[in-house]
Amino acid sequence: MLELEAERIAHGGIAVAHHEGRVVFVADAIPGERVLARVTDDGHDRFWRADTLEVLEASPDRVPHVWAEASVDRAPERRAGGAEFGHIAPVRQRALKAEVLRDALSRFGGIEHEVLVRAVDPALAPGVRADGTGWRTRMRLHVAEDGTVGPYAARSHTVVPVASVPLAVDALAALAPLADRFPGAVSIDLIAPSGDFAQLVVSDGERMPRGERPVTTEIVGDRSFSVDRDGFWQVHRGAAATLTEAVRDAVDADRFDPRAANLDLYGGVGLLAAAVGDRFGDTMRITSVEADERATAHAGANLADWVGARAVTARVDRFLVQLESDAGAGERARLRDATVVLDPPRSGAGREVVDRIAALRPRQLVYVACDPVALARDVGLLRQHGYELEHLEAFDLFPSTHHVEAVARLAAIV
Ligand SMILES: C[S@@+](CC[C@H](N)C(=O)[O-])C[C@H]1O[C@@H](n2cnc3c(N)ncnc32)[C@H](O)[C@@H]1O
Repeated sequence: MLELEAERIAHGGIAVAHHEGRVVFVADAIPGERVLARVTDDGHDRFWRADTLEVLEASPDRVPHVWAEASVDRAPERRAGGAEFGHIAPVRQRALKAEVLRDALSRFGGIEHEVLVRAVDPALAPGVRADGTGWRTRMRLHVAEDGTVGPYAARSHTVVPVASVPLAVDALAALAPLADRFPGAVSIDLIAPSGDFAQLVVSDGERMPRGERPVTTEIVGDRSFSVDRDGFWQVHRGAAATLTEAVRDAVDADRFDPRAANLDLYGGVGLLAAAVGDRFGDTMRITSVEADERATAHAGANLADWVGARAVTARVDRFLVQLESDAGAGERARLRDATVVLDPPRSGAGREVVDRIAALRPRQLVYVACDPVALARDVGLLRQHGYELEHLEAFDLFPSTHHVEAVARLAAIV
């Protein structure tokens, strides 16, 4: 057992403390607090891991946890996972996320940049509450061997029974079968599309055959998007609208050429290509690139308003290799005039993709990121290629968790 003083939040939402010269990553503590903690991992020379057992001196920003079953009052192994900031006042949550992003940009991107993490505009997220609850439109519950349903405990794969799921939108919170048993099942997905009824899908671990996957509808402003029920869609009720506005506004109109070979990489069902198209008109040319062929098929249909829009099924790295080898002089010029939107998964685009994009020399990139360190690393790589960060916005699309979403614009400066 250790008494620790939490100093700052590290990437991943865990507080950093020191004990006898060694770093201790301590869960469920807020910077400035003194806590009593139990070491859970002392197998590393340079750092240990610990769980808060008791808060000795509480931060003024500590609030009763929004999810009773995730509270520090419970034994650590029984605390529900997925709401690791739920005991922090929302304003401070956003300040901590801003610090993590600013620190990542400095350490991995080599730039000092002020960061403000904004709450989702309530007008874009009907029903979502300001206390960090009522926002998840997608949620996976797990089923224990005895059929009990619940989330995994924090940092483990043990199912913990819970009486409620307050981070979910109300329609899902009402649907969650928390008191029922599902022997033989593996997981239960709860999905509340904005243009369809809320749904509960019990899974035995087998993925449904491609042709049989149900399709659902999401509505963003005046536009509707078809998406597989188990396909990727932004999780917060207001996320798609927030990112639509943010991406639309992040594009520098002076650099945008509707006839250029514009790209929407990791395009999903075409949400961000549509965001750009809504601003720049129906003659805009854009190619959405996505690895999942069902998502690409939806993107093709979702982008039908733009005659110059195309959806391609490919891994981004392979697509870029092909593009580099196939493009003639005219297409290369159109790629140099292009705007590239990219919204990679959590691991970021990575060196190979960054190098290949940079080799095409597009005028500007709009990078949508859900991982601060991956974004900062890729910004650092792009800077080596003569791109500079010109614009950065961040949004709290994952309240009560440590996650944060950023939208950055980089432009070619040399
Ligand atoms: C964060 S989502 C973004 C989707 C879309 N931009 C949106 O906002 O709805 C990332 C997408 O990239 C796709 N993906 C992951 N790795 C990929 C790769 N190597 N090449 C192409 N697509 C990939 C996933 O299937 C997913 O649809």
